[in-house]
Amino acid sequence: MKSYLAAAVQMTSKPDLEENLATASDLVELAVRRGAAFVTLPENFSFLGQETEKVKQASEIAHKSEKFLKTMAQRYQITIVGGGFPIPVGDGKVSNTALMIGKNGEELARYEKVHLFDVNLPDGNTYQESETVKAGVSLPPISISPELGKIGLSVCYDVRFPELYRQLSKQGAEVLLIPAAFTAYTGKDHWQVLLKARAIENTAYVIAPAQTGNHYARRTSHGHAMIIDPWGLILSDAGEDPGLALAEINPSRLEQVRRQMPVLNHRVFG
Ligand SMILES: O=C(O)CNC(=O)[C@H](CS)NC(=O)CCC(=O)C(=O)O
Repeated sequence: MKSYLAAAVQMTSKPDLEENLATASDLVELAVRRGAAFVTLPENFSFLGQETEKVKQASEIAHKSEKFLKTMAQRYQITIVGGGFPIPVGDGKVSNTALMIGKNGEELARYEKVHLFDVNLPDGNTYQESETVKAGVSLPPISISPELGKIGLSVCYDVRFPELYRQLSKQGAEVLLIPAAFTAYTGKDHWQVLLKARAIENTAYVIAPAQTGNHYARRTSHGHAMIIDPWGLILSDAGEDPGLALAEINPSRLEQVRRQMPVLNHRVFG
């Protein structure tokens, strides 16, 4: 692994596939112009709308999202992650899949979100992700690249389950990817704290692309796509507008923090 620039894209996806892909394309291009070798897109980057609409359009969203990621990767010679989009799995359900594609358009890693967001929030909004999404059953894979390091995938609500990230760091993950569409309500109190905790306890970089602003009806996301270093310092925070968090992923910094704070070597219970 060498030093490189990573970008966490922040966008306001809508119930409009083509519009979202056009926006994502502009932001990927911006990231590349700023020097990013690794560009990450948030959960639901290609579609964020009513569950029924999502399921109805799922084949098209799945097909076009995958094609989009391959096109971007090859056009700009980057590694790219689409942080969660629906893929039909039968019985009227979809998986919420994150996909990582390399420079030659090759698939590097694929992960079906395991923890589903079935939560009634105190603000009156209810989320029942399991109504349309079939949960994955396998740990996320780690993509091992000589250039970008060992990258572990996850999606959004997974961030609340530290045992998943412990599994990833035990298997050598140096960079944890946490693409999200965090709600505005939970995000204001939990988002930054959870991301920092995952970085600090695993002494790993965290790259967290995010949704922001109002998508449709009452669905509003928190924003603050960010990149955090293995000590827990926020290297870049995209704020609330669409845009980018951009920061250097540096193997000597990783090695330094792992020397200064050797928690991974001091584990007793797993
Ligand atoms: O709805 C879709 O189309 C796709 N899925 C999502 O956006 C998912 C499930 S609703 N969002 C989250 O997991 C938010 C978690 C969160 O906000 C928290 O943990 O506080």
